[in-house]
Amino acid sequence: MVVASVDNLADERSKAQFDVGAMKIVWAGSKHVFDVTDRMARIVASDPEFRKDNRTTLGRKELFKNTLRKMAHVVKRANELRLTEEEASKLRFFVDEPGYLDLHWGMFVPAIKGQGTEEQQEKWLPLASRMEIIGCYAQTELGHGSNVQGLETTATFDPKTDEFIIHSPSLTSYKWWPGGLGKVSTHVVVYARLVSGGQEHGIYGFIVQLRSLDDHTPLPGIIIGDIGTKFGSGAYNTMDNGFVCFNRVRIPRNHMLMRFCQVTREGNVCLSDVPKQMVYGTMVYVRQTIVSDASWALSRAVCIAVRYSAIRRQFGSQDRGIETQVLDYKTQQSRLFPLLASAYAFRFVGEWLKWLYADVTERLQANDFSTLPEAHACTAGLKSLTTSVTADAIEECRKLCGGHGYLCSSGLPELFAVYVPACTYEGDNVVLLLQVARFLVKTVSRLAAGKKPVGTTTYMGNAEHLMQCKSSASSPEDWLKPSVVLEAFEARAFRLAVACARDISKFSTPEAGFAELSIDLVEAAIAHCEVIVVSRFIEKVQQDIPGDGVKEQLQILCFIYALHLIHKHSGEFLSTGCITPEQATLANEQLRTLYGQVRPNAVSLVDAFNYTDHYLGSALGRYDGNVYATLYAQALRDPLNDTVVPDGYEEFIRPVLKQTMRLSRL
Ligand SMILES: CCCCCCCCCC/C=C\C/C=C/C(=O)SCCNC(=O)CCNC(=O)[C@H](O)C(C)(C)COP(=O)(O)OP(=O)(O)OC[C@H]1O[C@@H](n2cnc3c(N)ncnc32)[C@H](O)[C@@H]1OP(=O)(O)O
Ligand SMILES: Cc1cc2nc3c(=O)[nH]c(=O)nc-3n(C[C@H](O)[C@H](O)[C@H](O)COP(=O)(O)OP(=O)(O)OC[C@H]3O[C@@H](n4cnc5c(N)ncnc54)[C@H](O)[C@@H]3O)c2cc1C
Repeated sequence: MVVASVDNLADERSKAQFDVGAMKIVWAGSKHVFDVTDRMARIVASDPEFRKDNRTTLGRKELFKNTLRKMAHVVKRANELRLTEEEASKLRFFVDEPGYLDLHWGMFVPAIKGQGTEEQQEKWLPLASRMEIIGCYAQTELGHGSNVQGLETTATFDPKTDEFIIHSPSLTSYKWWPGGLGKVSTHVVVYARLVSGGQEHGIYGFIVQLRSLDDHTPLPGIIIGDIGTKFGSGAYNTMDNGFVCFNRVRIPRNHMLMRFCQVTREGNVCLSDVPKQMVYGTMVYVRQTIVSDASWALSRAVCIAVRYSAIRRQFGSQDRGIETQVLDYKTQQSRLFPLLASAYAFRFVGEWLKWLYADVTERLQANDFSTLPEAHACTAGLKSLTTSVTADAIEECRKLCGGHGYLCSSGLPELFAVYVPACTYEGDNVVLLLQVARFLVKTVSRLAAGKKPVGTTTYMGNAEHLMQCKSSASSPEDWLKPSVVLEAFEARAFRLAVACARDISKFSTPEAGFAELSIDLVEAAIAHCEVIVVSRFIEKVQQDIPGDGVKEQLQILCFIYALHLIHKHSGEFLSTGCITPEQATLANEQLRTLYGQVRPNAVSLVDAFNYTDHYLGSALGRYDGNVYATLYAQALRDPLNDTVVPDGYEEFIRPVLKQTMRLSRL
């Protein structure tokens, strides 16, 4: 059945004022990445083994087995098609189902690459890449996650046998949460307190075999299982997040990842000449990948909400004629278009962060550790900012789709449930923002000592100006000047950071001040992270961008992104004196104009994400716009509709009806 709604999207597409094909390349990052991504997405979409529309109706056991089947199929297809690492990782991505492969490739392998010696890499990486072993990453414990220094698991060196004894001394020391651990992994990188010669030497990673490679049973001394069902139907329940208790499990000495710290045969602990934080390297790597992933999740939700808002009509007609597309309501636009702009903003900052990470890695390899604090602050801050915004945005997109957004067939409830733990894993978002704040306060105090700030804090070098400047915006159009926008963001961030540093110094100790002012510090950290995102977006739109109208659309989105933040944080922009109430009003006026400019292009701007219907997994977000027929078809497929008269009628409905009839006769 083709309904009128389908035409809506064709109409919308005909209004586009830019080259959608060229925008697809900009979104992907390059023609090469576009081609690979497009091919992998289509392979997944066309393979019935990767069907996912029944996920929310399956029980946990069935769901998990289903994921195991898909993961095995991924591995099989990757081998059959001789996929490169890049292609295989895209293939896994489009399968769109959290599973042990994410942790194997996303954390176990990177941990060995980052923290293993060359010899250790030569031993373990081929086994892992051929998947002769399956690995995961176990850092968090029942009692401690954020506080890594508080981990209790011990790795005690026994010089008699040349082994480490891995031990969980208490219930709170059980490893708890690692994905892939509960039921699948054969090996794990465990983080534990290194003890040698009766002394503690800090937290390090150790490779431990968990299960027999013959029959998958846990090895002696290991108690292991799944931690239980998680939030939402389907969602992250495809993953076997697990617990493990080690009862004096012995591993060979060379199973300690020894790139940054070696334990000799005699038990001497030799630290290499590198900062101890290098042990946290896997987290930095993964945080960086999470920023890129945020733009995918956000753009997916926005794609669904934009297409559906073009289809959905409510009110506005006289005598039952055609109603208004909800996308035409300014309130809908003011909720949706900043999210569309944020998706593009996060995509570009994610690409930049990837570059930064590669640059820092190269420097670290050359024993230059100077950029490590900035890399930590950027990855921690941007991970926190982008995941918090994305989680909230998915929920906002659900509401933007009205009642139908609440149906699992909209794809949004499951997307939210899968995505929201990103605010917690790889570092709780508030804890990470406090790390950024620590970095900022240090930068401000170094500034006072005459040190020049570098990297993303370079703007703070313009201290005198940033403390005094008053915005020159005197018309709505002035808010389209990159220099005006940037100055406001930089001044707000700098003034907030300086105020925190100044107020901390009034306390008896910096620690006391930091603890007491942590609410302000978190706000200063967010302001700094927003400077990074806004300035990267501005930089992007100032480059040469091929394709008719592409640059113009990105400019519109860039200013929507910046001006909606000025509106959102107007309290901070005003209280720090960076802008006046009149200038805030002008910014809002400009924002409204920009919404009008993006409106005819909205559907094409989400088409540029190039998502398949399989990946979107949404009746509301379908490319062809055939929303209502799909909703109906999916409702009919619900297990509850297998029979017309429900199971339970005889036992529970009929007796009630009978009882009611009896009562009414009385
Ligand atoms: C291509 C495919 C990719 C696929 C990707 C797949 C991803 C799969 C995703 C799957 C989903 C979920 C997996 C989830 C996994 C996990 O969650 S693993 C567990 C993660 N755990 C955490 O993140 C814990 C968070 N806590 C911490 O990081 C630290 O404990 C914390 C930073 C909060 C504090 O550390 P302390 O040692 O106590 O440090 P502190 O005293 O505050 O600071 C000392 C000093 O060190 C600096 N620092 C801290 N961290 C780092 C770092 N990572 N790098 C560099 N420097 C760091 C800190 O700033 C201080 O510096 P200063 O100069 O003394 O101020
Ligand atoms: C889906 C999922 C997958 C995961 N996968 C893995 C995995 O594969 N491997 C692994 O090792 N771990 C994994 N984890 C664990 C994850 O890394 C931790 O949950 C995370 O680091 C947060 O730690 P926590 O749970 O101890 O939170 P807590 O630190 O207990 O946080 C609780 C609250 O306290 C606040 N808080 C804590 N410290 C401070 C502070 N200093 N100042 C202010 N507020 C503070 C937090 O903001 C939060 O509101 C996973 C978690 C989830 C949800």
